[in-house]
Amino acid sequence: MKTKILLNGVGRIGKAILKIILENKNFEIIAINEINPYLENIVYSINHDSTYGNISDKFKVIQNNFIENSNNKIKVLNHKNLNEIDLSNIDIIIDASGVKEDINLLKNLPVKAIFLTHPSSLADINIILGVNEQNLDVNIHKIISTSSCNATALLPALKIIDDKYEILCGDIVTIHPLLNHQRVLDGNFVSSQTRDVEYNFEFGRSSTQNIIPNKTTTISACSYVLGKINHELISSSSLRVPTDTVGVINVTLMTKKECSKDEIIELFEKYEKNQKFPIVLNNYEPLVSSDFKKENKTTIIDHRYTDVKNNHMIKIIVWYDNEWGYASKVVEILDYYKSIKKG
Ligand SMILES: NC(=O)c1ccc[n+]([C@@H]2O[C@H](COP(=O)([O-])OP(=O)(O)OC[C@H]3O[C@@H](n4cnc5c(N)ncnc54)[C@H](O)[C@@H]3O)[C@@H](O)[C@H]2O)c1
Repeated sequence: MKTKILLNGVGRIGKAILKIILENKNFEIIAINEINPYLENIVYSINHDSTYGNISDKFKVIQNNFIENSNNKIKVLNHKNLNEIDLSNIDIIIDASGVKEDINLLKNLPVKAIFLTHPSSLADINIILGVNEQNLDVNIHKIISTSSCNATALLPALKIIDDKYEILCGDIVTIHPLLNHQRVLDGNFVSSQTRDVEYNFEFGRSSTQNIIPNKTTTISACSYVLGKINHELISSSSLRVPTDTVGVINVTLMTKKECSKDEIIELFEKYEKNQKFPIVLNNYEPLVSSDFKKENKTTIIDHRYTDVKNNHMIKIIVWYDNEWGYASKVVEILDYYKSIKKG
């Protein structure tokens, strides 16, 4: 039987999740909740997408706040808070609104699980595939964070290296596409209910004319999943760039055990061949960011730049589609959740 889902928030991530789930036979989106009150506008933005193109089986608005295409009929709700919604027909909520809900309110909602598309130290568990999915216990974990796009890309790579060579310290720089809370032209910083961007003056500057430096939550997000990878071990910074999707992380690591460039390449090659989930992709071609658009593997190691100095300092470059790739991982985590039997 299909698991019935309420999707909260259909912005960049919500829409990607919606489109991936429409192709998945295990799940059915029964309802969407969106604070945007304009149904026609919601349908328009599902049908037409500047980044991923138009969908062929287009939705239209029908009576009683439903939208439908040839195979799906979805109720669209317009509530600010999840506890205002009748959830009697819903198994699982995917919250892609980014709103930092009161965790106790979420725990009391009458559904089996709530998946948050942002890292949360208050969630019952933060999951990244390839790192800690085996810790997921459907009997005790109700609020499940699927972490962030950056951490989803980075942490599997760090774990692969740490398991064999033991990371002593390191540094990452994420180069990230612009996001919806930024401005097109210079203006006031944009306050956001869903992002920690208040008083970040740089995000009030034109997103299309600048490389915007800022702090990143990537390492905190990693630490919620794997305690060892934290701010004591790894320093971090981020550069926001004027592209629509696909990020890249420059990673530098010092290891306790000796290694060589060939060994690092072999390590990732072996991982890709044996992996249980589609995580690692090894690239040797002269590709650019848009070539990785819509790629569902999220730890794409660009071995043109893999290097080792003095047998202990590793450099790798990791590509990932922060929207489609991340949304694919959310749905793969849902599939994994569904595959675990209740004890
Ligand atoms: N964009 C990315 O690259 C990315 C990647 C991974 C995770 N995330 C996370 O996913 C979440 C959403 O990010 P996004 O980029 O899709 O943002 P977005 O602004 O494009 O979308 C958010 C959507 O949620 C809706 N919304 C806001 N408040 C709501 C409420 N109270 N109830 C229902 N809907 C509400 C907004 O109207 C909007 O449509 C954030 O937590 C973000 O950190 C984003």
